[in-house]
Amino acid sequence: MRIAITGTPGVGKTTVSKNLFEKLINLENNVKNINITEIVSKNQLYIEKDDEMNSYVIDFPKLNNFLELNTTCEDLIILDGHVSHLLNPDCIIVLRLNPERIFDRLSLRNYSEKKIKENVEAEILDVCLVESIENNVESKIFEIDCTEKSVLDICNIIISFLEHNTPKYGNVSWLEDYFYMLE
Ligand SMILES: Nc1ncnc2c1ncn2[C@@H]1O[C@H](COP(=O)(O)OP(=O)(O)O)[C@@H](O)[C@H]1O
Repeated sequence: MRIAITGTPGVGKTTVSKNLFEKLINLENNVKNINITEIVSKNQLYIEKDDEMNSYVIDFPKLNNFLELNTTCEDLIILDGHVSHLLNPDCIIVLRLNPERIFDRLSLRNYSEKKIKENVEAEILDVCLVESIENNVESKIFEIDCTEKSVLDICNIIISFLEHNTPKYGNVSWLEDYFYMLE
């Protein structure tokens, strides 16, 4: 089973995925936590590197093939990455965060102004959620506003979703309050 943890960079995917892994490994022993950026970089699963944006243009057939070869259908696989919703997941957790917080977190990473703006805009315009809906059955999608939540709370919400399978999205809307950040 593939659990996609998706969302705009800075939203908390890697932090949540690591903590979720620690919780799930206590319940089952076939849990894997896969950071997409890490495996793409390490195994050259990309078409090219965008030096200006310091990011990869992913080779999706190669990446899918890599996942097929390195996992089994018995595994409980956490896919940590902002394209994980495009990797044939069984369920998709879309993490959301107030765009001002995204701005602060990405500024701390010393991202370029262009990269910060692009990602803040993506969060305001719901890009990961829209892509998730476009590429998957809607019943797989669960969206969480992480803004005022601890990592532990977020993990517990995800586990509850996995247990009860109650899809939910559409409650997060930044556009009105943060429109000024698009200008
Ligand atoms: N729920 C949270 N509360 C407070 N800080 C968080 C939370 N989730 C993540 N962070 C912090 O935000 C930063 C970005 O998190 P990270 O997991 O790297 O995001 P992503 O993988 O989506 O790019 C890290 O410094 C992390 O410690």
